[in-house]
Amino acid sequence: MTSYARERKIAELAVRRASLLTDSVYHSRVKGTVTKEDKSPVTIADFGAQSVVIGAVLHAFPNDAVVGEEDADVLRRDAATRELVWGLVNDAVKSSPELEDDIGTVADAEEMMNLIDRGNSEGGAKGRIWALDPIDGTKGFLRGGQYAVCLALMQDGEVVAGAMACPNLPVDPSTPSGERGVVFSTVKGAGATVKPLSASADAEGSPIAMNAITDLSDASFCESVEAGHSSHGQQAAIAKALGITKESVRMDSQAKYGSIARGDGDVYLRLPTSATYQEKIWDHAVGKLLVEEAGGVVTDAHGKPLDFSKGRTLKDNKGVVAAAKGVHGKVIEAVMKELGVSPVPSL
Ligand SMILES: Nc1ncnc2c1ncn2[C@@H]1O[C@H](COP(=O)(O)OS(=O)(=O)O)[C@@H](OP(=O)(O)O)[C@H]1O
Ligand SMILES: [Mg+2]
Ligand SMILES: [Mg+2]
Ligand SMILES: [Mg+2]
Repeated sequence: MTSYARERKIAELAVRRASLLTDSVYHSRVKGTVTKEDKSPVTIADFGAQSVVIGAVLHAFPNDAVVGEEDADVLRRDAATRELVWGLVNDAVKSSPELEDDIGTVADAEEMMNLIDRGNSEGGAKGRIWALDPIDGTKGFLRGGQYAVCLALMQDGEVVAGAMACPNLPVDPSTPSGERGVVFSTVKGAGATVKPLSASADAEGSPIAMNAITDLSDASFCESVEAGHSSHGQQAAIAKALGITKESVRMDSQAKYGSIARGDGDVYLRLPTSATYQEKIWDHAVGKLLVEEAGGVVTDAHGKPLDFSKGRTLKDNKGVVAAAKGVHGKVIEAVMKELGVSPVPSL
């Protein structure tokens, strides 16, 4: 039985290096935004981060596969965008030469694009497969809200380790105007930790835990900013049915999982807005393990475990409900009532 300690370390180094790249784009004027076929945005920072993270993973584990959100098609067609991204990747790699033994370098723009395209695994139930979202919450990134660089390892279809960098999340949740930028990491069965992005690469993280609540009247819940990504109306009705009185915290990206995992909130509701949308594995893999390892339960809106073994999407699941162990059952009951479905037999 492997401890996945090296995987955790490499994942942390990779998302940390990538988040320095995304943060530099966030603070610069040029975001290089392109609209994808599904009308969602992708920026030069998404491409750069995907290249840096896959480069790191394959340097350390050359035989592993990666399911990454982006591909390099746009960069192969558009030399100006390619050069912008290559400038970012080159800077990111050059600024941390001390990490070369662990997570390697990227030689040139061609290698950069090839690395991005190595995120083309179909996923599945066999072997070691990493799920990567180079920027989760691209809309949040563009509007100056929350976003996250998310990386998780799956072994035979099950999430076993991962790391997530959240450059805009406060280090101390009680001082939102203070220092920002944290990195979470986790291994199945070994807990979850957080540390400031400003800490040295080998600094130990502090263990995190969800609030162990059993009563929802004092709970707070978080949800997506975009009404198109989860149903704000149904989520408000569920909160009311549960006696939750605090206003919801709207936040982009898997920072939602990170915040409840460290006790800033208690429940994450993501009720589907469309019958056909399939959630992507990279939008949930590391967040789900962080919450579970911090004492929470994560299922879909019907109470079914999220099944990461089905390919690039969670095609057998609808929506997400994450909450502390003591209240997850009650939340699911309220969700099912709101959705008008009967409970699955395993509940
Ligand atoms: N229709 C629909 N339903 C559910 N989810 C969708 C939908 N469309 C897109 N997405 C994915 O949502 C990811 C961002 O989720 P968030 O919860 O952060 O949403 S938001 O940023 O507040 O809008 C976002 O991830 P990124 O593309 O990495 O930003 C998308 O993969
Ligand atoms: Mg996207
Ligand atoms: Mg995403
Ligand atoms: Mg993304």
